[in-house]
Amino acid sequence: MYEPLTEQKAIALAVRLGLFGKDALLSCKEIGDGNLNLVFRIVNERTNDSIIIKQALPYAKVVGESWPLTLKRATIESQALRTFASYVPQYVPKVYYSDESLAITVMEDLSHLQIARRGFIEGKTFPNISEHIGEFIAKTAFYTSDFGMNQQQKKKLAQQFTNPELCKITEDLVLTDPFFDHDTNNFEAELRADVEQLWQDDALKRETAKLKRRFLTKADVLLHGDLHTGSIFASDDETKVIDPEFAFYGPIGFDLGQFFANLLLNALARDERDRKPLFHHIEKTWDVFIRTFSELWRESNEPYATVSGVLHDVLRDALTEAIGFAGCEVIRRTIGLAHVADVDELPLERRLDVKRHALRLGRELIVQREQLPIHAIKQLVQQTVHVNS
Ligand SMILES: Nc1ncnc2c1ncn2[C@@H]1O[C@H](COP(=O)(O)OP(=O)(O)O)[C@@H](O)[C@H]1O
Ligand SMILES: CSC[C@H]1O[C@H](OP(=O)(O)O)[C@H](O)[C@@H]1O
Repeated sequence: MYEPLTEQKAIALAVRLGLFGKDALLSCKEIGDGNLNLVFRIVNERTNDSIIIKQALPYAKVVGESWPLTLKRATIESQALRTFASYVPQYVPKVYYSDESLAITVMEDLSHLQIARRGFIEGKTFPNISEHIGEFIAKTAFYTSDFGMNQQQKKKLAQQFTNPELCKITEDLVLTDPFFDHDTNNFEAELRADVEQLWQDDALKRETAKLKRRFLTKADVLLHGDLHTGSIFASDDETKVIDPEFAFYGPIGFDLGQFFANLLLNALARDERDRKPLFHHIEKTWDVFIRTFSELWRESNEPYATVSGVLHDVLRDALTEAIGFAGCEVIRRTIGLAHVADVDELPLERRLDVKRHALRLGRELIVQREQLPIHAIKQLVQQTVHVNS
């Protein structure tokens, strides 16, 4: 039966499940720094072997028991990791065990890598992250789409990944609340005039409504659903995607957009001269995505896949959505409930500047999404940062 683990109980569980040898000397630390779950790292002090036990709480950790949240998210997460592993095992942690009633996933310990957000804040460049994430998104998207999978099986998979509670969090916190005077919003008093201007911007809200509708209705591909740089472990050579508890069938450009947005937030928080690696990653991710997706397209059994222009239309949609959802993510991380350390750790005056830049950039990404080629994003950053100078 479900009960929240403590460090001692996590060790007892690891022993009960026989996850270590008989004479193991186990230590455990709760290392979760995310918004929602507990994460225990258990180490055999004799051999240095280690595992991670991630457990969902029946509420959102960041808010507390007043925000109940389904335990089913743990099952979605372990199933998504296993599904992704069937296409791109090199980019996800191995799942050793999962238990629906305990809401746990036991997985590979990735502590030899660094969470990409923290690395980018420290100025690291992670030279291969865009190659890897571009391939991760292209392969998982293609193979779970109607172009890469039996269309009847796809419907069953989409059913398995129906994730209403977690989708609702995104619908509210990413796609709605920041655009209205909602009590989940959280921003500095000095930004009130800028934020009120955004709330009164009906042209922006009309475009955001279109994006929200896509998110609500377009069951296109299996998405990670929360692919920010805090959900990616990286080193110079390796990249691993974690935390797919928001996985669901949604619009093809959504994961790309979340990733782009979090690279952009890091870029905005840096001095201008240091932004180049982030723009490079955005463009490279897109290049790898279209190259990989287009190669896989040749395998498609869908009769329309051979019709000239159809691939172009799918990729065009992906880019438009990616840019639009990136704009939503940039805005919500600036004034919504859940922020990013890249910006929040800046001193106040600099933070306010960066947040004003982020609000302008987010807006332009949303309203201009249908006209922007990928390489125009860096110019847009430049324009939105220098709007008054
Ligand atoms: N497989 C893993 N190996 C090592 N550390 C991990 C692993 N999974 C999670 N963590 C640690 O736990 C933290 C929170 O994990 P995450 O899955 O993002 O939780 P949440 O769902 O609460 O956001 C990560 O930032 C990382 O430090
Ligand atoms: C109350 S959930 C807020 C926010 O947290 C999730 O991120 P993570 O679990 O990676 O910390 C997700 O982005 C939600 O929008």
